[in-house]
Parts: sequence; C-alpha cells; structure tokens
Amino acid sequence: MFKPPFILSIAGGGSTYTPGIVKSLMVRLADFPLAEIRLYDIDGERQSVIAPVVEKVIRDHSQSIKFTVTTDPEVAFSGAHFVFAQMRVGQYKMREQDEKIPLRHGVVGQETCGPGGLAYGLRTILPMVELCDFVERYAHQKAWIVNYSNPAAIVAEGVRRLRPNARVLNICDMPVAAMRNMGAILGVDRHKLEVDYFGLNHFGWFTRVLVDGEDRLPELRRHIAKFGLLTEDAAQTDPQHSDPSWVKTWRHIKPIMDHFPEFLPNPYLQYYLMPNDIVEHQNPDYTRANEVMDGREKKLFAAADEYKKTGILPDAFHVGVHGAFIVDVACSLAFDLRQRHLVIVENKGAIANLPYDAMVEVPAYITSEGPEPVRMGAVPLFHQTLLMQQLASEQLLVEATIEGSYEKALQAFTLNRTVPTMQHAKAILDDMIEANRDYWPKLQQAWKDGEKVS
Ligand SMILES: NC(=O)c1ccc[n+]([C@@H]2O[C@H](COP(=O)([O-])OP(=O)(O)OC[C@H]3O[C@@H](n4cnc5c(N)ncnc54)[C@H](O)[C@@H]3O)[C@@H](O)[C@H]2O)c1
Ligand SMILES: O=P(O)(O)OC[C@H]1O[C@H](O[C@H]2[C@H](O)[C@@H](O)[C@@H](O)O[C@@H]2CO)[C@H](O)[C@@H](O)[C@@H]1O
Ligand SMILES: [Mn+2]
Repeated sequence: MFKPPFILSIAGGGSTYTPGIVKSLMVRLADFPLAEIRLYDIDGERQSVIAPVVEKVIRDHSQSIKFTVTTDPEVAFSGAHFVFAQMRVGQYKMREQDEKIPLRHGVVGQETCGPGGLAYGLRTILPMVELCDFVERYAHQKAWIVNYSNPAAIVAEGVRRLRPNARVLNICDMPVAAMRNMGAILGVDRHKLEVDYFGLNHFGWFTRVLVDGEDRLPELRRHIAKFGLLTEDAAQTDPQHSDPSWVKTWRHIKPIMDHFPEFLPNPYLQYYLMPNDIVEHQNPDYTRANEVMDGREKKLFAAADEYKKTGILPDAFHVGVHGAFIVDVACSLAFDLRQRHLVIVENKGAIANLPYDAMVEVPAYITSEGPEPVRMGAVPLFHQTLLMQQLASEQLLVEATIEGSYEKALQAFTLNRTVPTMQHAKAILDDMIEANRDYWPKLQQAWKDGEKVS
C-alpha cells in the first residue's frame, strides 16, 4: 500500500455533499493525512460555485493541503490514492423526471427505487465505468474508488460486470443513518452498535443490534411500535431529516414492523412494501427533487454567494453520518484497520441462499485489499423471494445497458415490485426513453410485429 499523506480526488466535485465531506476530512486529518484535495466534475460552472466554500473549509484547518479544481480527468486523477465518487448523472433536473414520470402513471416516483432508480441506473453505469478507466489510466496503481454515486446497487452490478478488477468499494449511508437513530433511541453512540444485516442496497433488514454483546432489537421494536424509527434528537442532528418526506420515511418503519416484526427494515423498503400509500401521499407536481432544490441546494448556493460578497461563510451545510462514514471506510482501507462496516460487496456465500455473484449489502471487515464479507447465513423464504425479484430487476437493467436491449429494460421494469403490470412498465419506459435521450445508451427492440429483427 501507499503511505500518507494522500492525494484525494472527489468525482462529482460540484455535489451538495462536497463541503460536508471535506469538513469531515478536515476534522479527521490526524487519522487520514492529506497532501492534496482535487475536485473533478463535468460541470465546471457548478463546481466553481462550490469550490470557494470547499477551499474555505480546508483553509480553516490547514494551510498546507494543496487544493485543485478541474474538469480535466488527467489533472484530477494523476497519482491519486483515493477517489470519492458522488456523481449525479443528469443532475437534479433528471432526478425530477425519474420521480415525476412514474407518478404520472400512478407508480412510485423515487430517486433510487422503482422505475426512477432503474432510469438513474441506465444513466450512471457507463459514466461510472468511464471513471474506473480514468482511475486505472492516471491514478496510483493501488488507488481505491469509494463510491456513493447512486443507484449504488445497480452501479455496483454494472461495474462488477464491466470492470471486475476495478478497486471500487460501493457504500451507502442509509444503514448508518438508521444506526444513528437506533443509537439515539437506545442512548448509545452509534459506533457502539454492532449489527447484523442482509440484503441489497436500499433493500435489506437488520437482524441483530448488539450493544456490548446484548441484542437490543427487542427494545427498538417497542419504540418503533409507537414512533417508528424517529427520534427528536436524530431530526436535530441531521437537519435534512426534518424535511417532511424524511420524517414520514422514518415513521413508516412502524407499519412495516407492525406487519413483519422480526427484522428491522431499511427505510427504503417502504417503496416496495407499501407503494399504494406512497403514491397516494406523493404530490406529482412537487417531489423530493423539488424539496432538495428548494432546500439543500438553494441554501448552499446562497451561502456560496454570500461568502463571495462578504468573505463570511454562513452555516449552510451539514456534517453528519454521510461525511463521517466515507472517511471511516477510507481510513480502514488506507491503514488495513479491518473495521466492520456495512458495505456493498460480491456475495460469495455471505447470504447462503442468494447467488454467489450477487452484489449484496452485508457487514464486512474493511482491509487494505478490500472488504471481507461476514457470513449472514441463509435468509427466510419471504426475504429471499423479495430479494431475488429485486436482484433480477436490477441485473436485467444492467444487461439492458450493456446489450442496448429494449426487451431486457422492459423486463427489468416489469419485474420491479413497485410496477403493477407490464402495461405500466412499457408506458413508463417509453416516456423515460424520451426524457433520457441525451443520457441513455440506445435501446434497440429485438422483436417487431412478431418477427425477430436482430
Ligand atoms: N450511496 C448513498 O447512500 C448516497 C448518499 C447521499 C448521496 N448519494 C449520491 O451522491 C451523489 C451526489 O448527490 P447530490 O445530491 O449532491 O447531487 P448534485 O447534483 O448536487 O452533485 C452531483 C455532481 O455530479 C456531477 N456529475 C454528473 N455526472 C458526472 C460525471 N460523469 N463525472 C463527474 N461528475 C459528474 C454533477 O455535475 C454534479 O455537480 C448522487 O449520486 C446521490 O445519489 C448517495
Ligand atoms: O433526498 P435526499 O437527496 O436528501 O437524500 C437521498 C439519499 O438518502 C440517503 O442518504 C441520507 C442519509 O441517510 C442521511 O443520514 C444523511 O446523511 O443524508 C443522506 C441524504 O439524505 C440514501 O442513503 C442515499 O442513497 C440517497 O441518495
Ligand atoms: Mn444510499
């Protein structure tokens, strides 16, 4: 492995999360020493708005760290040791489409779940592969990409198929956020929890929540039966989670566990297990993308503007579990700490009754050569069946992208639990092809008028 101080590049430098992640890096400089931070984005204009805020965060902590802002991949990745990826391909304007198109057809409209997640996947797989190629070409031979770019399940499967040797670790902060709430409910710091968990990204269950060797899930069940996984504290520690849609999401853990009390679900299961409730309460003209553009993005851009004018940076971004988690994972990779974290990995038997090569989310020990998944055993038939259907939907989407296959995309949409019929799937897919014409690979129909055409 390489020695610190490290060169770290952030792909998706213009992200609303960049200042928070950099702040997390700054408070952890003693654990993760840095020589240089580079921001890389394909939208130079957006990145140039965020960059002065990031530079201020760095300079408040260090005068020596070099800071580079670029749209040139060679400049961004040459000699880099770590790449944090957080690209939103198509930006919020396309997230809005992902959410609003399915809703027009009475189907859940969500960033990473259902047809919205599949559409986002079709946009993101190839840019993520391109990022792997940039890193292979320019970065340190042993560089690690730690990837937050969504939809993480589909991105992980796409990279596994197309670049099996890339050193990419895909992560998600949703389980960590759930653990933060569990910790607040139990009166314990989240780092004291050791959990067992199985599933796919945004589609899994906690089966044990150990504190000093004792399973505290029974206590959590009692709290959830009244309040869901919501705590006043958690809302305060993450301002984003005071938004009405997040409050509702944490509350929905209650109805799910009222029906299936054994395991504690990932909040994203609400979209698959209670889609009708979700659609009924979603405003088709104002979705989460609008809430984020009017909230997190506007606040950060306004602060950047004020900083430019006055030299004073208002408190405009949150340093929560999102930044802390990626830095924890990077430290474990960098120094072979073998810490246990929930990450997205190739199954290799960790979930005994899921395919060996599925990209699953389970606890793993993070070594300098990558994650070593912990065996979660065989899962019950109910969960296995839900997981297999979701896995098939995501894998078909990846195959549709690789092969440019309309039929496989239609199968992926039809198999998704949020989509009631094949007619819904086709209507949504066709609208999405139109909306994504600047982003998706071309999907060809192999069958026309009952004849095979290719
Ligand atoms: N895995 C997780 O749990 C998790 C948690 C939070 C956010 N995210 C993801 O992080 C990403 C950033 O979210 P955000 O809300 O800050 O979005 P954002 O739109 O503010 O930022 C994303 C940036 O990525 C850039 N980008 C798009 N395509 C690119 C490419 N090919 N190369 C380089 N840069 C590119 C955009 O120009 C934009 O500046 C999203 O993918 C989001 O889904 C994931
Ligand atoms: O709707 P958004 O853009 O606010 O959030 C979508 C993301 O939600 C999850 O991440 C949360 C995380 O759970 C929370 O603790 C905090 O760090 O904020 C994150 C963003 O809200 C989810 O894991 C991501 O995949 C989503 O992109
Ligand atoms: Mn996530």
